[in-house]
Amino acid sequence: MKGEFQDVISALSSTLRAAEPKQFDTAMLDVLTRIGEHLGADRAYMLTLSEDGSSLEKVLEWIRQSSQFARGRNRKTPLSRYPWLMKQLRLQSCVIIDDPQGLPQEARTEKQDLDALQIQSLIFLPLWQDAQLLGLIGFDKVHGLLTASIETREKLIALAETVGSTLNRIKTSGVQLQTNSDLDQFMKLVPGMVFQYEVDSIDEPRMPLVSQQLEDVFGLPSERLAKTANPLLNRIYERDYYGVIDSIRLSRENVTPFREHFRAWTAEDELHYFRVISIPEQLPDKVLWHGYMADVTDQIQSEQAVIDQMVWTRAILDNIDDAIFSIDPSGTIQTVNRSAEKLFGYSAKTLKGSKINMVMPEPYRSRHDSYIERYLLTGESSIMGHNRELEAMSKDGTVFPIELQVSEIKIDESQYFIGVVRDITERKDNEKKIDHLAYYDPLTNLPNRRLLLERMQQQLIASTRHQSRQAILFLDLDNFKNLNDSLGHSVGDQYLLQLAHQLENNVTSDDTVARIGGDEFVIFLTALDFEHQVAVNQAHQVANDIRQTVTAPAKLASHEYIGSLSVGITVFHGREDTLEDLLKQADIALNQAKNTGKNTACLFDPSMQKAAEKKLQRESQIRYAMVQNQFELHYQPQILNPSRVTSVEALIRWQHPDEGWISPADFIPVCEESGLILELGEWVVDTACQQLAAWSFDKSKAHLIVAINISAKQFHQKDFANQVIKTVERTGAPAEKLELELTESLVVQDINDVASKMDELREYGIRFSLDDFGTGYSSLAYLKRLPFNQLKIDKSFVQDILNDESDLEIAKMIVALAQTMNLEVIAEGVETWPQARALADIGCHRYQGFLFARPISAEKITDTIAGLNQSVKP
Ligand SMILES: Nc1nc2c(ncn2[C@@H]2O[C@H](COP(=O)(O)O[C@H]3[C@@H](O)[C@H](n4cnc5c(=O)[nH]c(N)nc54)O[C@@H]3COP(=O)(O)O)[C@@H](O)[C@H]2O)c(=O)[nH]1
Repeated sequence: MKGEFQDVISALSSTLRAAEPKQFDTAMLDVLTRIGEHLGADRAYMLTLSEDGSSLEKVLEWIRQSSQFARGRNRKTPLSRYPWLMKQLRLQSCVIIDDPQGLPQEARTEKQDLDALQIQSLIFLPLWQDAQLLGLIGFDKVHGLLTASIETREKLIALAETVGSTLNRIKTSGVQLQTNSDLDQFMKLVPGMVFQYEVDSIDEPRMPLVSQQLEDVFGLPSERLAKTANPLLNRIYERDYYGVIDSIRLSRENVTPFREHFRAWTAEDELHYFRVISIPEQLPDKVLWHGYMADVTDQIQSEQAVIDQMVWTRAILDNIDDAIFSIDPSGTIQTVNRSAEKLFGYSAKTLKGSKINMVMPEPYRSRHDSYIERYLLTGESSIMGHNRELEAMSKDGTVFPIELQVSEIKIDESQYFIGVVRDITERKDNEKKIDHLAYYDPLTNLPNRRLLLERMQQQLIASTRHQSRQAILFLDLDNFKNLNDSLGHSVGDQYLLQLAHQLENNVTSDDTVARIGGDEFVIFLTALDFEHQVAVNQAHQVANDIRQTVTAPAKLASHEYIGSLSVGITVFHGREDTLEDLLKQADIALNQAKNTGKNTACLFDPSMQKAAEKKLQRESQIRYAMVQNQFELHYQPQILNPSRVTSVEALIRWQHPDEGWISPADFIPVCEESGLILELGEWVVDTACQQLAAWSFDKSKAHLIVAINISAKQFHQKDFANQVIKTVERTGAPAEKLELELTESLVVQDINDVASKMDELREYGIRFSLDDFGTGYSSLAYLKRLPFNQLKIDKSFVQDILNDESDLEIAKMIVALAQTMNLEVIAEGVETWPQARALADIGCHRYQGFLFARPISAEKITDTIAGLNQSVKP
């Protein structure tokens, strides 16, 4: 029995030592019950010292069922009421009273209260910890005595020590030993989760105390968390977990408050944000935290929304190319974006707090404060709400153009201004470039036609006040196309550039040199003499000086080039004529210069204008005639001695409704000049080919070769050969019966191109005759290279062949040349039999001329040929 009681006490002691705060009440009640029963007591209880240390409060009580005691938990007993007992408790570890009547005088209140309760015997075990009374355990018996052997007493004393230290442990861990409904209530009312967290020497985390809210939020019962806090730790969001664990470690090592916020999964499997603060307490065997945790999901989410919004706004502002400032009414910068730093070269730190006028050049810098003041007073502003182009200044002093837009905002009743600044340097540069392009020639950088006209306009207005005359010199390079074609366009450009400099060197700074087309330049001379003739001489002098400069050999890409130019001059005073008229006059004079052999200067006179106007009129008549089919091809027979018509030359005729037949000598040059020759030439080839095709079915004419005159412009078209071949194919004309007459002047231009086109056509069967031979270049070199079939002795040699020895000699030479080169030779313009005989004598047996037949229509050709075949006998 004895051993059994000691085992019970040992077991109870162990239970108490291991008891968690929450388990203490249950364990202690068990101790009171088991020992009370063992001692035969009617009741057993534990009293603890009140917070203020003035009284003892009953916190646990066991009452034997059969006893008379009524339950009286939490009854307070002031210590001052029992001075004798208090003394005994300090003196003895186990106070036994088994004779209340025998108590000394000083224990009268104790006796009085024992009597009142009819207690005959009692045992008190004081609960001490570090010389501090924590409370006591008491056993009362109403009838009879409580007996306890020395061993029992020792055991009881040891048990009391265990209870004392357990009480102390629990007390110091902040837990009220009472089953404290106030604490429960408190924990329920606190908006959030209250807890204790501890880590002992074996690093096992536990939560001896958790509020109901914590249990509910995580769905983890307090009993479970009391054993191990891991289920809660495992709820921490993976990414936040190690941060939290690390914070706990630091708090533990340094005994510093643990503050953290983290995400964790709730009982509903939702990820919430929690904020926790807990204060660590270093206990002998562990660290205990007293903490508070709140679910701050809503707050974080709304904070996050604000942060997200701010991050977005910032990112947008920082990624806008425009600089954005906000300033207050004193002009002090409040905020800037990244572009503002970049644009002005100041850091945001420097800009913020500085006056906005630091990024302005004078005079804006000094005036800016007054602008704002005026706006604030009157609401007047030239900037507010508008886009304005101004200047700004960067940190290094560079002044650059900007576009500024200012608006006004109110934040918390305070007024601010937002300035959006766009650097428009590039735009301005481009505008300048576009402006330059609009007024200057990109190659030579000379003024173009537009600027020339503007300058002329200004000068002419001014000149009416001055006693001076002005002149326009219209310059055009002679045969510039040849230079381009032979040496290439870049060499041509180089030449134009050189020429531009030469022209500028020949005039004064008051004059204007402009390039108005490919090789066309205009010089506007402003201050010539008021005397007309003197002014004319001065203008001529300038033109001649320029011509002289140009005719000096120029070095061009390792070639020596001698150019020439023609100049048209008009001299005038003030605004007698319009600018366009004046330019036209100079242009007409230029044409005159070109027509009179080039490399010369011509002064405009009104008769030229009349001629030019006539030419224009002709041009439009020709256009009309083409539409109205007023052109016809006539054919002039070509005779092979003695009497065979072997071929005909197709010659164009114009049947004008009012003027009758108009000679090609009249309209062909107009067509050449205006470019109409291309359309007309195409018509000639087409009509001649149709005629050839038709004759190919007519026995009497199927043998005829038809020769067509091809103008230089027509031949030099890129696709000329292709055009002719297509026409031949389309009309079904026999190619070998088609002969193209080319002039010497045509073939000397770009010999390579001429050769390749002739070769292509020759290959196709088409013949070639060299027209007007002997009048021009007569170079053997090109004759050898080009696939001609025939040379044509020009009529100018035939006309005087009988009277002019040199014409006869030239004719002889042409015939000899033709024989040497195995070419046919024909003489044109044969008007008399003596001429024909003279030609026959030198070996020329083909003739064309009025002697045999004039050009006649296709309808009449049959009879003419028949007549000729019989009559010709040179
Ligand atoms: N590109 C084209 N040029 C053409 C075309 N048709 C004619 N022309 C050229 O026009 C110039 C004048 O031609 P036209 O008035 O027709 O004179 C030709 C003959 O009529 C003329 N001729 C012929 N025989 C004599 C003669 O015995 N005496 C004399 N005084 N004149 C005569 O000669 C002209 C033919 O010359 P050519 O072409 O050199 O053979 C003239 O240059 C024509 O080339 C056309 O369709 N396209």
